[in-house]
Amino acid sequence: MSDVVLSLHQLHKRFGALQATNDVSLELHQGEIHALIGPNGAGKSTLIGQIAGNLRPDEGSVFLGGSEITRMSIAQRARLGLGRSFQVSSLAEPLSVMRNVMMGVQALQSHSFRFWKPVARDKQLLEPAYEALERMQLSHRAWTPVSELSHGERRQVEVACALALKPRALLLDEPMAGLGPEGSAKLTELLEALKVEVPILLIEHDMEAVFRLADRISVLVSGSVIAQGDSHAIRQDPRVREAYLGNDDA
Ligand SMILES: Nc1ncnc2c1ncn2[C@@H]1O[C@H](COP(=O)(O)OP(=O)(O)OP(=O)(O)O)[C@@H](O)[C@H]1O
Repeated sequence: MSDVVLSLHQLHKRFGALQATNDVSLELHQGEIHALIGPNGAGKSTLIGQIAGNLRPDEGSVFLGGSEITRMSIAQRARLGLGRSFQVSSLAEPLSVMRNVMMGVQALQSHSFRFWKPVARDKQLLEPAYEALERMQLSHRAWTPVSELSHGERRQVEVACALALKPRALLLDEPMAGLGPEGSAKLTELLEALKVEVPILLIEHDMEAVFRLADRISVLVSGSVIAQGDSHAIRQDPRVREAYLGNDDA
């Protein structure tokens, strides 16, 4: 049986004359972290948009767990099990950590009768939220306002928000951005443990984290995947060194 959870087939996306995605195919397998890297303007966000549903590809298709999702809305994709975090935080600062995670679950469940019940006492919201916080080692901060959290903890809450929806696959867009070495090391450790349950497509500029975490790396340059392989193969690949890493960093 195939263990492919998410797959892209020959995606193309143009903005006027610019080919922002050029024949991109890749797979995310059960139990792995697949990192997508590339220099600024390589087309990472454009690709993520096509997976998440913000952008429609001109050609090609996207599959999640065997279902084609290419033309589905963002909400339909989320209901089918595509979880994601964002480059820019969308947490409500004055509210507690738990409340933030529960609101995410509520938005997805979106049954109108829920309005009759106070959110904070709704078991169907509380349980998945608490479970997600435990997996991100944040249950001790459940009732703390987000405004009192460190930057690193906020990132953990963002991942917990995605996790509470029990996704089949997670799309993480620069989760390490702005974190110091300590926050970055903590999140790296958490993601390493998480991938066993939920495979992760990781877009990340922090190369140390990428090389530590990724089972597989795809390198995007000018909209095309120029190399795919494990950390060792990518570090050694002369096309990658030239196009992206620079000989000093590799
Ligand atoms: N809506 C748009 N209209 C026109 N051009 C766009 C649009 N969105 C992105 N582009 C262009 O497409 C190319 C790829 O951009 P994209 O943001 O996907 O790259 P990126 O790899 O995510 O870059 P970064 O690492 O800087 O975020 C760039 O040349 C960008 O200017």
